[in-house]
Amino acid sequence: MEQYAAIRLTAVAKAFQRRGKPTVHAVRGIDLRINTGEIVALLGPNGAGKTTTLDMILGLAAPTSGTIEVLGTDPRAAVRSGKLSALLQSGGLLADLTVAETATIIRSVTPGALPVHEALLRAGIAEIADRRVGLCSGGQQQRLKFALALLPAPDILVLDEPTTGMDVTARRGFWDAMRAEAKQGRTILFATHYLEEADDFADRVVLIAEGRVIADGPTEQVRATTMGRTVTARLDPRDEPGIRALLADQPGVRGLDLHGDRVSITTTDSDTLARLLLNHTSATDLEITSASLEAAFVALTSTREEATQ
Ligand SMILES: Nc1ncnc2c1ncn2[C@@H]1O[C@H](COP(=O)(O)OP(=O)(O)OP(=O)(O)O)[C@@H](O)[C@H]1O
Repeated sequence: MEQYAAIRLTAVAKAFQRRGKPTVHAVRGIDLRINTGEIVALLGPNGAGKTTTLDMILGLAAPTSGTIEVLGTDPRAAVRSGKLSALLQSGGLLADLTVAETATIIRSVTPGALPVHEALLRAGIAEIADRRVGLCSGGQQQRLKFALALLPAPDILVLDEPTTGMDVTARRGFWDAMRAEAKQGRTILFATHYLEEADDFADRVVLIAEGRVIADGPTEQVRATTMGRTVTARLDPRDEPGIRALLADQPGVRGLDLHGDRVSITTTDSDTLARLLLNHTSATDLEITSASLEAAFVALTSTREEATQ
């Protein structure tokens, strides 16, 4: 028998009906299977549908159509049993309580919870256990939310933009703590705006825009197949018009930028482009690099915007 997925979405859609206003189609048919132990980044621009998707996975909102299963059951049952837990963007902490008091209260309503000290330790905030929440930095408050999410010792952690408000050092520390959780075999699904986080931390990236999945695969593969490679070369700037003409009808070439005497061209077929540049132009000193996820993301979303204009 096929092992059930950690998270499975089948043709999930969510529309928000608002009286007197146009319906918002936040999610327009997402199919997604996340297996146990995967670390998946949900990437997308503002309004893409990330939070709505995560809310449905957590049972906080019901899909308009389609189905969601978490560990083979209903999302709310998975949350109730402590197998699925979340660190959400919204949801306040009480400023007057200390870090430890906050965790103690949540622990008291969490069956089978970890000891408070262990959760704080794992979230990297044991040393500020006695600090009042109101005096904690934004990053420390996020870590406290992370500690609360760890209390039920969940199999699956869902995180909506967990490092919002953290500086680079705090972010790095947060992901180190998360890596330790992933090593325990937990499934982790997180939404982020920080593309380098997806690049550094996720095994798999699901890009969503306008409520649809536009790319899904291993981080490396999404980067390669969506954007291909960037070829840069030294060039006499006077040759630019000739090169533009030469590349105008080359399939796979997506963009050309000239900075000083270096041209930078993105393409899905770097071998053909390199051959063309070396054999038919004054280009020298070629470099071929895999495009960053950031570039892939911008290219994908801008292509869609152009197509819909
Ligand atoms: N309760 C609601 N009523 C009406 N529209 C909503 C509601 N919640 C979300 N939306 C709309 O649904 C779309 C998707 O929103 P969502 O918050 O899921 O996007 P997101 O990808 O998480 O964005 P961000 O990165 O800005 O958090 C947006 O157009 C948003 O305005």
